[in-house]
Amino acid sequence: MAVVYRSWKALTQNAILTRSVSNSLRLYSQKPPAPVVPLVNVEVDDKSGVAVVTLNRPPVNSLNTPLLTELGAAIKNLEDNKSRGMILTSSSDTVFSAGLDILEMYNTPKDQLSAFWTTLQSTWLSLYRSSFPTVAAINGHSPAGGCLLALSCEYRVMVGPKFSIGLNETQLGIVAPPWFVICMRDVIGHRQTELALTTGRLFSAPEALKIGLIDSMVSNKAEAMAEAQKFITQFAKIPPLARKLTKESVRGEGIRYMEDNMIDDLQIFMDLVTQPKIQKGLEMYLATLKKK
Ligand SMILES: CC/C=C\CC/C=C/CC(=O)SCCNC(=O)CCNC(=O)[C@H](O)C(C)(C)COP(=O)(O)OP(=O)(O)OC[C@H]1O[C@@H](n2cnc3c(N)ncnc32)[C@H](O)[C@@H]1OP(=O)(O)O
Repeated sequence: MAVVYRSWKALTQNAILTRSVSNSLRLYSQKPPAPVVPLVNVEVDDKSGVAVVTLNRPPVNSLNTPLLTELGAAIKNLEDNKSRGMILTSSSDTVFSAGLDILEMYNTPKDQLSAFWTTLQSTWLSLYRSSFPTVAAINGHSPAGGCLLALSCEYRVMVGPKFSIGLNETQLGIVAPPWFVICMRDVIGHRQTELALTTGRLFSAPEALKIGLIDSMVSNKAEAMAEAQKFITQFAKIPPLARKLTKESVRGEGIRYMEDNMIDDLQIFMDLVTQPKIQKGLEMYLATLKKK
């Protein structure tokens, strides 16, 4: 019995050894697993209580469902912790955000497409109506959805002069939904919004400053962060509840639009984006981006 036991033990140990050697060899020949890197970094300054939320999805911070989900969770967390303010910026030196990830809209199964849009809707609403002050420190190009994020903050400081910003949807053959329009109109007015949206114009930072699409232009990210901090500091002595209710009142149209129209807005998006003509347009646009 002891012999049988020893042989069985030897056999199993051998098998374990062989397995572990072959596993090691297999592991050795495989790439090590990629470390899980957050798509959104949040750092809260101990002294000021201000959070710096950094978009971190190289190369261009295009907004896909996981990134939007992380951003939404970060905003909720700041809300739950009664944050003093948030600065939204990017880990890239040249791109704030390239807008919505076109790959999420091109050739995508309907359930994924729907999850993508509803995540965008809810993350946008949490940013737009956040109780704490928000600043976009735009340290790179900021087209389309990138511009929407910036417009949803209360103040925009942009590194210039070489980066661009705007809602360029019509240039892609797609249509900026009403809540994109409200965001832009509330910042630059009806006339400039009509001109900007119908042409799908991207503005250089100096042009954006001229029409009020950004509040300030600086020459580097450090200056942008300092100015963003300064903007938030001015609220230190304003009672937070009065501030929050006032912001909700000023932004009431956009908030109500989203709350009342979430399902219709999703349906319109799905109907539009799944049209073969729009899909072809997105395919061609992706090809031009890749050919660059
Ligand atoms: C009713 C409602 C219906 C519809 C509403 C839908 C609303 C949509 C709003 C949107 O946000 S649509 C997205 C619009 N975005 C753009 O037009 C920006 C496109 N990107 C650029 O112009 C440039 O990439 C940049 C100026 C942001 C940065 O330029 P650069 O630094 O030279 O990078 P590359 O162009 O070389 O790009 C690197 C890499 O990333 C890919 N990429 C860029 N943008 C996107 C994107 N938005 N989605 C997916 N992928 C994108 C690009 O193809 C390159 O890929 P490689 O594989 O070649 O590395």
